[in-house]
Amino acid sequence: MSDALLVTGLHKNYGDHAVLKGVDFSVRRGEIFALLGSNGAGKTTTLECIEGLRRYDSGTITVNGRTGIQLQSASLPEHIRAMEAVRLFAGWNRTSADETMLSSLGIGELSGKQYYQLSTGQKRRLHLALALIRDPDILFLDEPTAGLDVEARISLHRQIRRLKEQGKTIILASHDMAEVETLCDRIAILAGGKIAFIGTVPELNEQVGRHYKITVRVERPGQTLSEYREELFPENGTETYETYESDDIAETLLSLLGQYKKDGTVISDIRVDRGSLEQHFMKIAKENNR
Ligand SMILES: Nc1ncnc2c1ncn2[C@@H]1O[C@H](COP(=O)(O)OP(=O)(O)OP(=O)(O)O)[C@@H](O)[C@H]1O
Repeated sequence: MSDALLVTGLHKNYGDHAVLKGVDFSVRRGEIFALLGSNGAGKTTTLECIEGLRRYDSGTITVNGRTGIQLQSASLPEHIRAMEAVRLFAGWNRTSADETMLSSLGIGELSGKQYYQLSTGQKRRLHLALALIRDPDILFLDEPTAGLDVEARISLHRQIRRLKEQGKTIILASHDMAEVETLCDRIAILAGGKIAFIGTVPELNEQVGRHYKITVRVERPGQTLSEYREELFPENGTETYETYESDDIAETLLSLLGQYKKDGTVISDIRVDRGSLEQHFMKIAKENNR
């Protein structure tokens, strides 16, 4: 089966500012796919070229299916009522829509409210409802949960997952690493005008390397209380924390434990954390922006 989206050699300049310098990626049918990148990397430009909202200089874009686009907030007239907006969009798309469009997204009771009376989260849902009017196969979401509180974000994530279960392909741009990690099947990182990485989050972790942070909680019985106070965690009384970074976890742990044993230091806890998606993203973005 063909991919939902195929982008090859996409170039886009704004005047003499080359933003996209040969962007290549594909999105599989039925996946939730995130386009990540630093501010100004070109995520919105890429999405707008794909959506047909922006001209590009060269490259090919193949979209296999009907598309739906979640517009940015503040893009509707202030006094339009939610249900009027739904009917208007349905009319433009030569289809019909009833209140279930809104109630299925949990905003049925808002159908008579004017746009300016809606909260940010309610506006986002209304825009999602409008994007769904054509019953799209491929849904584009640009920063779908920016500015939403935790509850609204979780609820919107649930709705996005439900859309995936219905077989839709979802392509989103996001800055929220937690969102990307929990929601997306695959990610692409846009940096230096090209796709610097494409794959799953575990594949990114693998590619960036095994960088670990080791936190050791130690007790140093020889120290006085005033000495402890000068340390990082005075509230812990006789305990403190020491942190280390390592690419070779076994080697570092062995040498640390040997050292502590020699010193007679009592260890009360050891924690090992892998680098976060955020750190890995920053590393890739930095390397490719040089
Ligand atoms: N209409 C435009 N005219 C000129 N330059 C533009 C235009 N739109 C975007 N740019 C520039 O193109 C670059 C990419 O912008 P774009 O909005 O695509 O990035 P982005 O990755 O979506 O950023 P953000 O995360 O900040 O939303 C930026 O340097 C921006 O200033």
